[in-house]
Amino acid sequence: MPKQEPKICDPEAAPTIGDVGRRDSSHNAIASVARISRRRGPMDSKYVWDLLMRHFAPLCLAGGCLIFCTCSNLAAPVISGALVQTLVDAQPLSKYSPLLAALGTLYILEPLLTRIYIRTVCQVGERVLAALRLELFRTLLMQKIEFFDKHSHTELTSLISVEVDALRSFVFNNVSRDRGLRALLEAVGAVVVLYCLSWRLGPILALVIIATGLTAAMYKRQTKTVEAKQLNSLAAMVDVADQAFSNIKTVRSFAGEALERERFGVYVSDSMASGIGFANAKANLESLNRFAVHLSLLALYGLGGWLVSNQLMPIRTLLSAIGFTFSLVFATQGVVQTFSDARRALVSLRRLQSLLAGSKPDAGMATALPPGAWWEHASNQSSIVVEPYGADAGDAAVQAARSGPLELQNVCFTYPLRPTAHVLRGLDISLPFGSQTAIVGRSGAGKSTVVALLSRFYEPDSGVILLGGQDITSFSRGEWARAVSLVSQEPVLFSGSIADNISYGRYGRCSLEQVIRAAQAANAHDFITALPQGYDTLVGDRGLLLSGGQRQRVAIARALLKDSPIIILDEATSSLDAKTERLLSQAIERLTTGRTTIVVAHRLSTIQAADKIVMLEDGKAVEQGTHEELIAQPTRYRDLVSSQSLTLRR
Ligand SMILES: Nc1ncnc2c1ncn2[C@@H]1O[C@H](COP(=O)(O)OP(=O)(O)OP(=O)(O)O)[C@@H](O)[C@H]1O
Repeated sequence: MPKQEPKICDPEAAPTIGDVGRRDSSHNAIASVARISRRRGPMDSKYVWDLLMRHFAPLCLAGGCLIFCTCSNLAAPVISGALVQTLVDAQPLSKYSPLLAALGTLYILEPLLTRIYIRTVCQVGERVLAALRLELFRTLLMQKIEFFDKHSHTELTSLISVEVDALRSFVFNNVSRDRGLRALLEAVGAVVVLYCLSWRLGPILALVIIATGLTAAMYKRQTKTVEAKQLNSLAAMVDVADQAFSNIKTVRSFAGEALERERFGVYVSDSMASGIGFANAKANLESLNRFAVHLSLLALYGLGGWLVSNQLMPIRTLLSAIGFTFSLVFATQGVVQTFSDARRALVSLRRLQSLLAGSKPDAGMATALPPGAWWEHASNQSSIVVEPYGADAGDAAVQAARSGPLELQNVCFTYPLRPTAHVLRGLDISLPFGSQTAIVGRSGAGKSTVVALLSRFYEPDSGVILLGGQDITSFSRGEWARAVSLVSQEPVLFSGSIADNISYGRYGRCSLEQVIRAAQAANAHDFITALPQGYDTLVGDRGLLLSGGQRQRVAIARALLKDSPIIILDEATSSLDAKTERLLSQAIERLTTGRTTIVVAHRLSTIQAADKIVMLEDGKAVEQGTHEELIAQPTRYRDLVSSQSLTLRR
């Protein structure tokens, strides 16, 4: 008969210590982005286009401003030329004043509309990139665990930071007058106006400048591989540094600093080599641009001067042409630069796309983690939707856990990254509700693999796992998360306060009193209150500001507060001092009482009281029974116990 589960939580309790689940009323916006998301991946160009089109009205406004500003910039040299011509011809003030007024109006309106253009484009850019970043993060979170086995976490975090930022820089760097679409329109417009002003002078000037621009563009194209190399070496450099810093104690204890420096140095020198390649390209390009300016000015003064002196062209045309020469040179340079930026952004986009192309989203996660659209309402930050899927999940798995055993039936499994190594070969285990089962076996026997399958990190290749007679895949991720708590005794905590960590399994929806009760049951309250900031103490990166024993008890308190009917306990391999060990055993006793418990035992001394011990060997359960039953016969378990120098209890 299962024992009564101790109750730590009252679901109706209020107030909550961290209400992360605020609902947003804008279901239409969410549904709309959800529709886009279901059809395409976050870095699909069509997906990006659809997101952009959600800002159609602001983009139209920006387009209108852009057209006005371009026309204004093209008209200004013509008006300036005409203005000077009235002075040269000593015409009356009535001819001069309207031109001056027109120029003044353009000079006032152009900066104002430029402001609207830049502001609107940047705002739309920010919104679209926020949406992309969030969608990218969601897509990564949805991946199967094997995806995370394959890619290092620095690689994935750099996607979200560095690569998405490259796209952001592209938008921000190319909204100014001398870059991007504006520069392109001005360059084309300047060629047209120059041609209209003087069919002899205009085409020559335009040809000189555009030919130089194109040469520069081709030259920049040659740096493409250098650029890709630099990005790769940068990513590798970050990876080496991250590994070295996150494993600094191991590095120090092996005196591995020199090795790490050498590894880092290889990528630094790669990055330096590509940087020098870049510097050469930049120097050549700059020199080429200067050459273009000088050549066009020479053409202007030579040919233009000859045309004016032979009265084939008025002086105002020469003056206008001088104005256009400079804007054409800068605009052409800007267009070339924009193409180069676009290439850099494309490299980032391709990196994102290629990584996501090999991704394998977990089917269950796609429904558990639907796309959100809170950024659509960024002006009203209080409406952020963060709805943990476990919080509102039904209790079907919890009910099933209470109604029957947890069973592995003929389970076979190979890790996706090592498809030829069969880890489990027809494993059969039955765990009655409320019982404690210990999984033992030699190192590499597959104990942690059983934990991984029960946690649904992977799926069996064949065979089934049943809970209360139902296939566990019939439960949603949220339902499963409510039913199962994984307590690794070498746990990693999240950087944040102790209270945040304990309430994590309840998504912060519990009172401080409940947190304290859980901590008391986990024998953690005393050490927590002895800390200067008590429950508000920050635990540091991965909880490393707490001792191992303290981290374990915080993790037990977290599981106690979550209050799930199944507990998976992955035992610590390292030993603790006798007092901490006793405190921990008491905490575990409280946690596991009345719950189905699977203990992965690395040290056999702790599991002798288990209801059942399962001996794993060669991917199968070769022996099952109580400690007494198993050591009463010449079993492999008895050999294992002997090898750990235990005193056999008969
Ligand atoms: N993510 C993974 N990808 C590929 N192979 C893995 C992965 N994790 C474990 N393995 C392999 O699966 C086999 C079983 O490993 P598992 O961690 O389940 O053993 P264990 O019994 O828990 O060992 P230990 O007592 O040493 O922790 C080992 O050969 C291991 O190398």
